[in-house]
Amino acid sequence: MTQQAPPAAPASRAAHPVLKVGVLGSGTVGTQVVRLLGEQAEEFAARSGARLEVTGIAVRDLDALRDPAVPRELLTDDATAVATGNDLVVELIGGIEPARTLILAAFRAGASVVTGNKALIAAHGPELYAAAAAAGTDFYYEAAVAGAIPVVYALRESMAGDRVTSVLGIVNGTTNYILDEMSTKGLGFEEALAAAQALGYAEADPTADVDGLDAAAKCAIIASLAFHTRVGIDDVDVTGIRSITADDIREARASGCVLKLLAVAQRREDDHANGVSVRVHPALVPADHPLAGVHGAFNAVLVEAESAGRLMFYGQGAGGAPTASAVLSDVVAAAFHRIGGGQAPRELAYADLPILGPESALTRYQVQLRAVDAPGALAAIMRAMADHGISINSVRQASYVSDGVDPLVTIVTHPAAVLHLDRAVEALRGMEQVREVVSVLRVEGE
Ligand SMILES: NC(=O)c1ccc[n+]([C@@H]2O[C@H](COP(=O)([O-])OP(=O)(O)OC[C@H]3O[C@@H](n4cnc5c(N)ncnc54)[C@H](O)[C@@H]3O)[C@@H](O)[C@H]2O)c1
Ligand SMILES: N[C@@H](CCO)C(=O)O
Ligand code: NA
Repeated sequence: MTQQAPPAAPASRAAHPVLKVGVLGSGTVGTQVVRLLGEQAEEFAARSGARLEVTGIAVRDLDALRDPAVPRELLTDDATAVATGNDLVVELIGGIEPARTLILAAFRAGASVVTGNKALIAAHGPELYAAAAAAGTDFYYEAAVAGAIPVVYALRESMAGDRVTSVLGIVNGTTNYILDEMSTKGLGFEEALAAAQALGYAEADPTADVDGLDAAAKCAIIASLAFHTRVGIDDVDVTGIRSITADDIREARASGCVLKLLAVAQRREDDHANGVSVRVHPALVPADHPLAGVHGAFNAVLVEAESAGRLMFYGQGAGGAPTASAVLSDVVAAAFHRIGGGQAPRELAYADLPILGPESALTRYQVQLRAVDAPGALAAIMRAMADHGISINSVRQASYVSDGVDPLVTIVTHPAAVLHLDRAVEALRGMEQVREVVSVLRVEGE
């Protein structure tokens, strides 16, 4: 009978080589990254093959009040030293500068870099990828899109065997939270925004969330990965949620829909267009659509691919700990490569597809207007839409029409080009049968 060797004892602390980790920024996310690296040091060593030793945390204000999980003795205001003196550099400052300069310095110093900075990637992604390639190190950014949801990994690696045709996502937690609070609790816009800020979902300057720029940056990153084409933030047609009113939300419900801020990235290959369409805007989504049930600060990303069909990714898109989870997955991957070899995927932009202008987008629209309560008014309105090439899907007149009150008419179109729709709406505004065009919203999701 042969004797089996006893199982190997767990690797001891000393068995793991040390990798030095520098953290740039100790705000909502940076604090959680440092806390988790400290609390779960043994597990990170076992998973990555290295002891991840935080050697410095660059902050702007050394005296600011901080979470006790952030060791004071590691704080420094010399961000360049942190960027250039470590094996792994985690950038969680946000914004373009000094983050860009620090990351480039980190690559030049031979470090691998992990960031959650979607604004920077959507503006300077190719430069950062090139710097990583020149250094022969890793560039990871899972936290930059949809926080904890592994959507960067999914698009970059899991979908490498397929052709993605479209990605539709709720990728900004703050605006989803605001719209959801307005819809379910009847909160005002400002009240809901303040709550989102207090919970750590909002960017340092929440206009980036509210005006759709945060979602646009994520949309550009998604489209670059999905379609192997360089897409920057300036390519994305953006409308935020500032002009959304409580009436819009109420009326959305009356139409059997919910109002969401959507990021849309589509591969168009049809009679009208060939290229990539990228846009962020509020849209009505049918109540039974998978994205309609995404509440609070949650995010969801719906990927359509030729062979896989539809895939749905859902989870926490913002907040300190959920975002730290994504950052740390990248830290583990980068550490693993430094110890055992291998590298993160490099930029893949071989398809180099044309970026389509906003005029080529084809979507359904909901137009709400107050019509004059007179015979033939609706017929004239329908004729005007038809004259501008807009095909109507449905028309609804509010059931609460009473004498002397101009009826609210809701028209849903078939897919139309924005140029045709704009011209039709302009014509409606000039008609004597139309008192007021109340709102024009896109409708997305079948
Ligand atoms: N908060 C989230 O839910 C979330 C989710 C996903 C991605 N992100 C991204 O993560 C990054 C960090 O976000 P956050 O929410 O933690 O931001 P934050 O504003 O809470 O933290 C940033 C910190 O960086 C510090 N800082 C600014 N300039 C600095 C400098 N020159 N040197 C050192 N420190 C400096 C600030 O004082 C602040 O403490 C951003 O790129 C953001 O887009 C955040
Ligand atoms: N401010 C962003 C954080 C995640 O990028 C949001 O609300 O989704
Ligand atoms: Na993510």
